[in-house]
Amino acid sequence: MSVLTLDRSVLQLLAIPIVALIVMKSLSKSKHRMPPGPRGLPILGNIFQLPQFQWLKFTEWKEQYGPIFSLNLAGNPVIVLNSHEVVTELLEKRSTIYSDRPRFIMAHEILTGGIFIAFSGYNAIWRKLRRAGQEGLNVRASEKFQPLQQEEARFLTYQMMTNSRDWDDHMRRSAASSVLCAVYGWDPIQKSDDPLITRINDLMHRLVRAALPGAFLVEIFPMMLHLPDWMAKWKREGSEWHRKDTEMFEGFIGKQEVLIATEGNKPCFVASLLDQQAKHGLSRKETAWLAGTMLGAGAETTAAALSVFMLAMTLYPDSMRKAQREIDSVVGRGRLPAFADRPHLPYLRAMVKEVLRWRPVGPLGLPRRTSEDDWYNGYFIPKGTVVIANAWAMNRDPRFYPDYDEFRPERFLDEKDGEIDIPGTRGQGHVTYGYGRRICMGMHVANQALFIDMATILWAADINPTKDDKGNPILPSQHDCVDEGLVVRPAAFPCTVAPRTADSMTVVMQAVQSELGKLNT
Ligand code: HEM
Repeated sequence: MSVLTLDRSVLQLLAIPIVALIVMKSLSKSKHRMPPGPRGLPILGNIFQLPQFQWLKFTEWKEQYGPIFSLNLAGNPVIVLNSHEVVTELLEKRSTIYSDRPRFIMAHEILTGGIFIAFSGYNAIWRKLRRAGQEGLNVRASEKFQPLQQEEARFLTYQMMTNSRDWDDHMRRSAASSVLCAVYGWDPIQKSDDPLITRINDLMHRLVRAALPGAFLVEIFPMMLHLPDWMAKWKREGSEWHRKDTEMFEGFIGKQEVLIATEGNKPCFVASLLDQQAKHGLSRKETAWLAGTMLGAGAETTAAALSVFMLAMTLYPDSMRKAQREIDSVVGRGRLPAFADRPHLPYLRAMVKEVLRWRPVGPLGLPRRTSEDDWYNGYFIPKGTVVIANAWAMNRDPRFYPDYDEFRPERFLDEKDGEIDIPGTRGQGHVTYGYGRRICMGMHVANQALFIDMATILWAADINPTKDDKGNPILPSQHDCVDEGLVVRPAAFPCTVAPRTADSMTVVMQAVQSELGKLNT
């Protein structure tokens, strides 16, 4: 036996375990391989690759890495979902694993005492709040709010025609007022700088700021939560805000109870909550916060969607005229649109969908977190992964929306004006309201508000771009936007809202005076 032969056989013997080890390692690696994604820095991962408007970067990465890709944010795994198919499989079919939210220590546990439904984990408290909320906001229950939404739409239209320069303020006021009326059954709020609206907006901005990554060290070092109050100013201040906000929301409930006792049970969300409080096992504090949450979740989102509508009308006059022709043919010029007209206004219903699809006010929705390890298409998704669904990319998927950058409501209608269903959108035509078990609870209220506001404004007025000194239209930019944390809305732009006919203003004023006569209009 030569030396060479000896060496070869020894090598062969040694090679067996080495190869086995490599195969086993690569098998176990592939077993734990997360979806592909952009290469990042050691330790810090992709943290510095995230620009301001993340949804645009994510949509670029979708082209490179596909419908599901992963990121590493300083050791925290994140996956981004970019297609209806992946979202349907994970967020809908596997909703028991994908319905949790990331932990928001300051924004949720301290500032809202752990009972703010939108930030809540997927747990018993969330289930209780969701069940109770759903009962007051499902499609049938939401119909109760139509009369007050109609009144609000008329008042909004009146304000827009009288002072179109401040159209955005009117819309913010109107959206907040109509959610307040629906939630508490109060009379409409008339001023955009009403202290109540300011107070609630402040609360929401405080929560959103606190939820931003890096806003508080305790999110990185959760052990800090156990520091005594005297050592942690942030904790003392957070708890004080929670006490004040709880006092405010419980005060609203108290006011409602007095109203019910003196004026009877006006249909509103809180009346149904108080009625069902015992059945759902809600404490007074939980009832108060659940109602308060609706204001925060519903007002700015609806106002932002209305500003998208204004942008679309300014840029797409043909679409505006088409909707106006439809409204005139169904409603006529002698009265204002009503909810009873909704089934006969397919183009307008499609326009509501297109407003939400074209510029989703929450392009990345609210994040989720996996509550167990999972596997998808051979990729490993560990427990605790943050899950972001890219509504922006899905609403612009060229397979379903070929000319996705255009505002074109007719994309949702067939040649007989029947509604075209877009798979994976639960009949909404878009995914702007979210997915699965945590889909927006106020979507029916919002769809109703958008419909009646848009119908009434378009019945009464023309929306046009302003003009420069030479009479040329000043067109706003399609793409400029402002990320306000809670919502993304078009950047401010001027436009005019002029009565369509001499009678338009009279009809609107008469309606406003007879419905809201007691108000100083
Ligand atoms: C155009 C208007 C609106 C838009 C675009 C919108 C969008 C959303 C989105 C994207 C979510 C997260 C869904 C998910 O995680 O999959 C959400 C959650 C929620 N929305 Fe809305 N929303 C709107 C109006 C409203 C209104 C009017 C209300 C209340 C009256 C409301 C109440 C809520 C609540 C309570 C949640 C939390 C649900 C949960 O975490 O279980 N929203 N909304």
